[in-house]
Amino acid sequence: MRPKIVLASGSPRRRELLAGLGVPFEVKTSQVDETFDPSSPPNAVAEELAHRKAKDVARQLDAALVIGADTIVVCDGEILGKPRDEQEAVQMLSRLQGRAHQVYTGIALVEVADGHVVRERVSHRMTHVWMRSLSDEKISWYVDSKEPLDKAGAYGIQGLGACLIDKIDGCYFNVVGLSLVELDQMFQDMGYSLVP
Ligand SMILES: Cc1cn([C@H]2C[C@H](O)[C@@H](COP(=O)(O)OP(=O)(O)OP(=O)(O)O)O2)c(=O)[nH]c1=O
Repeated sequence: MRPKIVLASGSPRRRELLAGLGVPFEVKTSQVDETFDPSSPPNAVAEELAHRKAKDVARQLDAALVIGADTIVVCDGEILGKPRDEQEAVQMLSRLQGRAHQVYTGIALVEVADGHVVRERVSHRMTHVWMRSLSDEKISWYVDSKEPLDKAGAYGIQGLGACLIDKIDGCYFNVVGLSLVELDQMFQDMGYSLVP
């Protein structure tokens, strides 16, 4: 039987995505240091941060399958996390506009039984995203909406930010913060079913 699912995330997007599948789950937000070595490859950074979040929540539980995730935006090999303030959001969007970048989301599954970690899996997906050319006015309008502030790369493809994105190549949900097809595959690899 599948253990109870715990989503180790404070991200409302991830909760909505999982809830949209009809999966029963609990939420427990992790409190981890999200600093990383900027010289590490982006896939390794996204996986490592996802793993840290899942482990942090798993160690507080007796029995569960804990899901951690982390999303980063990569432009010319440089990792962009969430902007610190509006000024940094403007800088990020000025850099991303009119060209392609990559979005990586790492996913970690940590299974706990009798208070011990019994199995762990980490994986990631990458999606290419093309942002349209943006005038300074358009960037100011978007930053004024406050939407960029809690999002990697200072945009959300699922909200007003949809007006900024020309096209993508890869999983859409990976950009929003959790690739459901990757998660389903990881559950399957562990011998579990994600969807009820
Ligand atoms: C690129 C992009 C990112 N994002 C969001 C997803 C994540 O919530 C956020 C990246 O920050 P994360 O550190 O991955 O996640 P979080 O801090 O929001 O939540 P937690 O660590 O508790 O799991 O950016 C979007 O919502 N839409 C997008 O198009």
